[in-house]
Amino acid sequence: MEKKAFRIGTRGSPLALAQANMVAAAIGEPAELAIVRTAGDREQSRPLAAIGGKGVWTAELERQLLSGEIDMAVHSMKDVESERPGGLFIAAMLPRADVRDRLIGLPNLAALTAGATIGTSSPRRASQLLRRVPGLNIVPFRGNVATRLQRIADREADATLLAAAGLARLGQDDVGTAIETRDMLPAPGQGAIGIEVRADRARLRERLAQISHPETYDAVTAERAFARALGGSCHSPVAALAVIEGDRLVLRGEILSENGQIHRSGEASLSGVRSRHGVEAMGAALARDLLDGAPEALASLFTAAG
Ligand SMILES: NCc1[nH]cc(CCC(=O)O)c1CC(=O)O
Repeated sequence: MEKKAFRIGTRGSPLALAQANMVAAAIGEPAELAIVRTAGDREQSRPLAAIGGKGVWTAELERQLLSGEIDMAVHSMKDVESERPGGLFIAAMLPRADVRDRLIGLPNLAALTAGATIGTSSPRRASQLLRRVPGLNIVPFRGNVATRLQRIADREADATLLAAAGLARLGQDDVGTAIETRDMLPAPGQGAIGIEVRADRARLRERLAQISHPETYDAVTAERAFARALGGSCHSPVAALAVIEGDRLVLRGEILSENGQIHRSGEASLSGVRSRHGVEAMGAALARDLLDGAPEALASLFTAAG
């Protein structure tokens, strides 16, 4: 048997495996996938907030990185906590896919009316929809992408939202309707795949830097700095999207109350050379801006982290 150059740790869901295979292809050397079960995989029914703890999708992968059982861990950046454990580093991100959410079960946002049942366990999606239509009936919806699509087919809910990127990676690009980002800002990191390594693996880091997509890395870094500076729990409704416009990195961010009735959004931008520090400072400054101007009932959902 040929000797594999790397062990790539991944969750075992079809989406996670598709993403790990994309990373293996990008690296272009024989790699072995090591399937790692995370707390989130083990608990398919309870809400994530009830499972609690940090890193439901990542902690076990990160433990195996630190122990050397795997060389890299592949993550959906959306599922990676903005507060990082020490000793680890996101060494690369693949070019970002479609950042939008897709609405499945109803033709468009205008079709959402009071009393409709929406299956989602995402506080962001729930609050963004409730902001538009206060009388929606939000019910928890977990499980992998295929499970959630089946639950809509079975009419357990009238509609759900799924990330366009995840659907596309599973070959289901045409399911549902894309919601424009001006109508619904995505989660920080949505659509981006990250590769995490132990911080002390200098050669591996250099190697992965070569396949990293700088625009995606900078945009997602800005979104994650915004989320981190908001503090609060990862279950507070937060949305953010950074895009490159010419030589500018433009970040939009939004925070909402759980019922969507209190919300604030804003924009920041950075021109010219984008240092890591500058990108992170922009994200943090936008977070402070939004919190400073927010009513107490909204600001209290977050605990500003400096
Ligand atoms: N929370 C689960 C999750 N994490 C990443 C994606 C989609 C892929 C991506 O955003 O890169 C999904 C599914 C979804 O929200 O529809």
